[in-house]
Amino acid sequence: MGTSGFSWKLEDHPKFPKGKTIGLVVLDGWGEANPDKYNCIHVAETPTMDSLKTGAPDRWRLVRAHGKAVGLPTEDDMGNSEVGHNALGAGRIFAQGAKLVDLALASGKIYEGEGFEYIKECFDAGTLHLIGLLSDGGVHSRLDQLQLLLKGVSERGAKRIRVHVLTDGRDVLDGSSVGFVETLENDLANLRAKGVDAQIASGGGRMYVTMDRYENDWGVVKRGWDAQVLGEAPYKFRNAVEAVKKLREDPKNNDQYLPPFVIVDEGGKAVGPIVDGDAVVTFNFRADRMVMIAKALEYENFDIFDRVRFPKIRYAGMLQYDGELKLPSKYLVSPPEIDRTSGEYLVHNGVRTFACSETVKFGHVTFFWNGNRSGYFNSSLEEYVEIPSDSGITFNVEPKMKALEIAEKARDAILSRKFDQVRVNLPNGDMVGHTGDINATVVACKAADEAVKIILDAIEQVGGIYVVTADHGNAEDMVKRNKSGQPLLDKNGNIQVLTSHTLQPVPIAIGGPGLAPGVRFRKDVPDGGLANVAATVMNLHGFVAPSDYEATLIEVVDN
Ligand SMILES: O=C(O)[C@@H](CO)OP(=O)(O)O
Ligand SMILES: [Mn+2]
Ligand SMILES: [Mn+2]
Repeated sequence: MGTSGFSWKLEDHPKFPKGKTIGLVVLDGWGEANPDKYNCIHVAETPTMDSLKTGAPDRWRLVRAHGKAVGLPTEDDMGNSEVGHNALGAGRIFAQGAKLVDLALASGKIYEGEGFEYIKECFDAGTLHLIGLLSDGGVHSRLDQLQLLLKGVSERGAKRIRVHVLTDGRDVLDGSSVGFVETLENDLANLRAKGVDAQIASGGGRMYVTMDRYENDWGVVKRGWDAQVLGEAPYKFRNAVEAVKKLREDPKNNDQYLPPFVIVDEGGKAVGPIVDGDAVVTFNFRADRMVMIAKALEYENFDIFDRVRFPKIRYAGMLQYDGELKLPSKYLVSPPEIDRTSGEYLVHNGVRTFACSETVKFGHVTFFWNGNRSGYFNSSLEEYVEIPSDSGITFNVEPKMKALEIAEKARDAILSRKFDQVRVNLPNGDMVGHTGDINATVVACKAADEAVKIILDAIEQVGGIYVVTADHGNAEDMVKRNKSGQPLLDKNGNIQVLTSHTLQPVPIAIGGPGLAPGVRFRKDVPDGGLANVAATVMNLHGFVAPSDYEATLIEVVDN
């Protein structure tokens, strides 16, 4: 805020008492949709979530979790964990990376900042490498932004460009990688016709190459390093369209898990390893899956895997991915300044906080929740526990994931009475939903529901309050549909499986013995979204939210 009168002190709420233990559950990828057989949440046995919905109509509602409600450019943008948890934690809607990059490209400001000046130094003598997710999913990156960037850099002196593509199939349909690579190849051919030496240099599937997160499996980043920097991969092709088509022929491969490949010249030599004097831009705007590669590209001292070579490059991120680590130090677009998050306020007001998830979502309830900052605000009041995720498997193989372990940790934290807020993320609906395996996703939803029950039982025992919500949809719709909602079929008559998030709203339920009988959801915030949750939770802790927070969802009526 910067104003001299600023204070972290929150006003006491006139109607909500302090000192209640709050169990705050985020079901990842758990939206609300019409019941049908592709709605895994509906198909699964979910007695706990069902009872929240039907048991107390004044204490269950839907909130918006996509599009402008979470700071995304348009209402066609599905929700995602980054923007969802940012909104949940920050209590306000910030224009998010996708939008900020759009604006910077449209105004040309992206080419005026320090980050671009820095990489531009390499344009005369070196190669510009662009590494990122190739799709129009809009969660981590967008093809149209890459296209504008290619045009912009070539107009501003980049003479040799190499694109290192990561295929998607998670935010977009599996198999769509071929079309995206064709589009990019076409653009690069147009650049070549204008005298720019532009080519795809390497590729691989996002879940197998480069885009790991929260240090779940550094092998993923290493595979990317080998292909992108060293020019080494198990598969070599003369062109990327052929690479993706050929590698997809193996039924074990899909877009998300395509093995790494490099493009080679007629002599079999990789066309685009990264060498001294080159510039590198990672063009994803979203943070979590770029932090690890950013460390490998930026840190002089790095010993997590053998980089073999550490080229002297100029590296910039599309955004700065970690505000606390200041990583990367150079970036093209300034990230949203998500300040004064609810977590920081509550800690300043003495609220003792416990947060837990398993590795694949750990940063969601900590890093994203706290406005893309790693670490504690106050380590004597906070405890964050990460339960190691399974690695090297797709989660349809173990759809229960670590839901039980997370719930038990939360239960113990609640029963210990050492914390005022116990916050968890239950990943199942999302992580298994992304595999496109409908049966496994049903198992996943049941496991998440059972975990919720354990946490609610603990809250019951300590006389606390629960808040159960979600960050965006996923498991509630597993099929691509036409405009009238009918499932779409592919050319073989099979349904087109939807692995992505959705545009659906998500539920929020409150309750527990600590909640006074007259507390209910207000009727006058019909468009409420995830950003309204922070003020709500602050009230339940006994505080009035800061005046610029989105409105609370709750009120107290005299019975
Ligand atoms: O896996 C991810 O990176 C995204 C989808 O691209 O999912 P979520 O936003 O739920 O983390
Ligand atoms: Mn999520
Ligand atoms: Mn997801």
